[in-house]
Amino acid sequence: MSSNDQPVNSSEQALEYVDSCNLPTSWATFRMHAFVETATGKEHIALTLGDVADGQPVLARIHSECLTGDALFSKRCDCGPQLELALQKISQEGRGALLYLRQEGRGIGLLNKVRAYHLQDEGADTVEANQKLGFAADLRDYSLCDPMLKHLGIESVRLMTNNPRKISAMEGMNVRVQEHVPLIVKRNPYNERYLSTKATKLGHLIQPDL
Ligand SMILES: Nc1nc2c(ncn2[C@@H]2O[C@H](COP(=O)(O)OP(=O)(O)OP(=O)(O)O)[C@@H](O)[C@H]2O)c(=O)[nH]1
Ligand SMILES: [Zn+2]
Repeated sequence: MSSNDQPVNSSEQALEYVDSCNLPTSWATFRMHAFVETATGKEHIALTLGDVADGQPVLARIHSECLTGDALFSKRCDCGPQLELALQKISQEGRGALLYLRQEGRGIGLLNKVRAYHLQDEGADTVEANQKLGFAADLRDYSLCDPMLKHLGIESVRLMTNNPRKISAMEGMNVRVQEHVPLIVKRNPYNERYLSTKATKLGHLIQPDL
């Protein structure tokens, strides 16, 4: 057990580290670290591979929960393939980290995401659907990444993302984004509009239509 595997308990902390274990996958056996958000009780996970606390930049993915894409094979988005590709890339390097944040549906939650998908079935795009439900396009808060990365001993990252908002959110933290690594996966007919809307309305660094 490394010093970072020691449970931390402080009511002043926004995030409490709970425990770690091994997580064997098809690509590598990761170390899985569990955290709980003090204010909300939300549970978050980090996967690490290799020595991420050696001060060198860490290949990292900050992934927001998408039950439909990550676990239920939905083709409406690119989340599942991105999650898989990120874990593959980390495994290829033999070193890296993935933070799995429980911010389903860009922060609106699973039930509201189903409502948003219903509106999208009727013609709204992903941003319009959120707005019709009374939400901003993206409600996510990345501030928890800071204590998670600190706990893991990660000082700088090579961040795998196409989302400039994620990059700028990270820049406000103690962790340095040393490099932005694009994470482009194959499109399909069902996520074409979703990805084009990300590019045109949310500023994602992907082609509007390929
Ligand atoms: N509200 C809403 N959320 C969605 C929709 N499709 C996917 N999501 C959510 O969008 C989030 C995608 O998060 P990430 O995988 O971190 O990706 P990203 O912010 O798009 O940026 P990348 O790092 O480039 O992948 C997840 O929380 C999904 O649940 C949608 O149509 N509406
Ligand atoms: Zn998704």
